[in-house]
Amino acid sequence: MSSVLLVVNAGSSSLKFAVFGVDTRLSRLGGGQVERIGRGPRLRAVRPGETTRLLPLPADAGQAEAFDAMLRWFDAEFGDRALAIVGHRVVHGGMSYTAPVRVDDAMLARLETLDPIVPLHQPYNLAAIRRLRERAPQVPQLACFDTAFHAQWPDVARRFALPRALHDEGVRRYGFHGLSYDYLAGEAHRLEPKARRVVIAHLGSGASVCAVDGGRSIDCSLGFTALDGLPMGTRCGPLDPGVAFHLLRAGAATPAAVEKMLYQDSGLLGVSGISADMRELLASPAAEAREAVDLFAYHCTRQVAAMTAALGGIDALVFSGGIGENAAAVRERVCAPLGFLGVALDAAANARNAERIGAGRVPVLVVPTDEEIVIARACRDALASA
Ligand SMILES: Nc1ncnc2c1ncn2[C@@H]1O[C@H](COP(=O)(O)OP(=O)(O)O)[C@@H](O)[C@H]1O
Ligand SMILES: CC(=O)OP(=O)(O)O
Ligand SMILES: [Mg+2]
Repeated sequence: MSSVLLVVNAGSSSLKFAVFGVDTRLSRLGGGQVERIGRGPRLRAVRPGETTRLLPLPADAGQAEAFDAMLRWFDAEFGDRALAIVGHRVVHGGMSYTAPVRVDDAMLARLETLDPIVPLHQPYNLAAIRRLRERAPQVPQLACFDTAFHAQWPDVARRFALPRALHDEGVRRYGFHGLSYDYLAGEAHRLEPKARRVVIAHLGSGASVCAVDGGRSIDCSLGFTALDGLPMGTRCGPLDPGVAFHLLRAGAATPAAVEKMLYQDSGLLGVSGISADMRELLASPAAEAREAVDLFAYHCTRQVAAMTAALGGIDALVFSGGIGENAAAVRERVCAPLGFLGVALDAAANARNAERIGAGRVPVLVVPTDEEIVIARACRDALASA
């Protein structure tokens, strides 16, 4: 029986995983996720052709318990197969890593220095790697970076207008969601081979828009941290940095309190006061929910236009992520002002989340993202070159 590889995407409140057979086709054998970590989590796991299994976890189970539950599921389902390699999504590779890299002590130490820059992601990504090293030290692990797809940006996209020395120290724009954009750029090329200038909106709990030119990223609305660009589930999105100083100066808030506010109490949740979940906001009759959705869509529109300008035009627009794939009302609001770019929607196709929803000059696509397959391919390549 052929060996398998495991893909892990560990975040602050969720743990997603997938198992692939190690063969040229990379067949997906199973996977699932633990959601609501820290708030009564549940492990939902599935093998193709079978019904979803829900495995209970203690209500107070944290990341480590969720990870161990996932490993128990893996052992029960695939314990008879050799585990060839484990691939991880790691959001930040910093200046050092612009391609997938084998895990060792030195790289873990280097990646750990980035924990404060992406506090909702990096510490959890690295904790999963460490947990697996404890539990299965003989299994090789590969880190695949969200920043890597953005490694070729031109200087104008990379640089903040800050004193030069800071840029050289790494205070620069990196961009995130790169594993998703890597996959989506490939899908856009498959679906629209003639489209060179592709704008992709990855709209999930974290959200961003990316400019892809001939398959390569040239800019993204996320920059140094995972805060900028668009309002997100709980993150603030675009903000005048003076606001943070204002709050600090007023003496009412500590740096830690301001940071928590920007990462966890803002975005859709902060504006609506109701929920960080787009589904709940779309279903809510409250004016505040409507305001939050409008604000989100307004900034998406602005970023699509900004990325179009960065590309000098637009040949295709792609929507993805939980919101981009499912929320027709949001896509409608994002695209309504974009007629001047040749973007228009077919209302019926949009309403049924069809793959092609454009009715104007520019093809508009809805494509489910697949970060796991990008990591699985990197694992397969790493095994082949070992
Ligand atoms: N049917 C739907 N309609 C509207 N929004 C949806 C739907 N399904 C999922 N979403 C939204 O997608 C977001 C989560 O996206 P997802 O890509 O799963 O996030 P992440 O991977 O970053 O955790 C949530 O805001 C959720 O409400
Ligand atoms: C980088 C980022 O925002 O990721 P996510 O969408 O998984 O939160
Ligand atoms: Mg995601």
